[in-house]
Amino acid sequence: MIVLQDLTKVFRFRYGKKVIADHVNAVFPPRRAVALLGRNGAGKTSLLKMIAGTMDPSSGRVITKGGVSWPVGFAGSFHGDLTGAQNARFVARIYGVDTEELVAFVEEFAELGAHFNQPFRTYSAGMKSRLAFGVSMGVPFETYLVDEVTSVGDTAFREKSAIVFAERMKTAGAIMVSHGVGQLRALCDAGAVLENGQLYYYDDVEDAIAHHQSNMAAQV
Ligand SMILES: Nc1ncnc2c1ncn2[C@@H]1O[C@H](COP(=O)(O)OP(=O)(O)OP(=O)(O)O)[C@@H](O)[C@H]1O
Repeated sequence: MIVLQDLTKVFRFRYGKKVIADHVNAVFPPRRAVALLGRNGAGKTSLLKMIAGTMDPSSGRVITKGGVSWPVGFAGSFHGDLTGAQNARFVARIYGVDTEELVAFVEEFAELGAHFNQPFRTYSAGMKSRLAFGVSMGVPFETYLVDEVTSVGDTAFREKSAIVFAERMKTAGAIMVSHGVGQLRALCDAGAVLENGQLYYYDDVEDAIAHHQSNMAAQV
């Protein structure tokens, strides 16, 4: 469960400011997959970062109960000189999961073949993404944070990823940002719309999509 308590985030510039969250109070219940919607620049990525703990709010706080993932598919913390397998082992130790179990899961899932035992810095962008997605899915969290992972791999890999993600959603929750409404519909059951610093939570993802689409229509 994630609770936003009087959460405020303001970016100040020389000639103005951008309000991402204006005294937001909200609860993301456990085991719900929540689509986070909002127009470009509304602050969805910033909100995910505050929930992940990598961005500080201006005031208020985020209370997390249960483990919250790093943004799924984020490859930025892998070490270039370590192999895929060694990076997976490193993550396993940090998060207290069985190292060999995680390595076996990632090896099978990411389909890197011999590259799995080559240094991460030699990987293509697609290989990096597949490793990162595999490691994210291999660590059990109570809430997975997902920010635009549509570009990971080819169609077959994307289908496989969606199946694994849906499997995780039987026992965990998620907050997912995507510009693909079809993907959000397929993977999420609840939704929230971030708009002018306010967050509107809906128990039904369809209501959130309808709110978002009427915002987008009003903008044109
Ligand atoms: N570290 C930062 N410093 C200053 N401004 C920032 C910072 N991070 C984001 N912003 C600004 O805050 C606003 C929200 O950005 P954010 O990326 O969170 O929005 P978003 O809803 O995810 O956008 P998009 O849908 O385009 O990906 C943007 O105007 C952005 O320029």
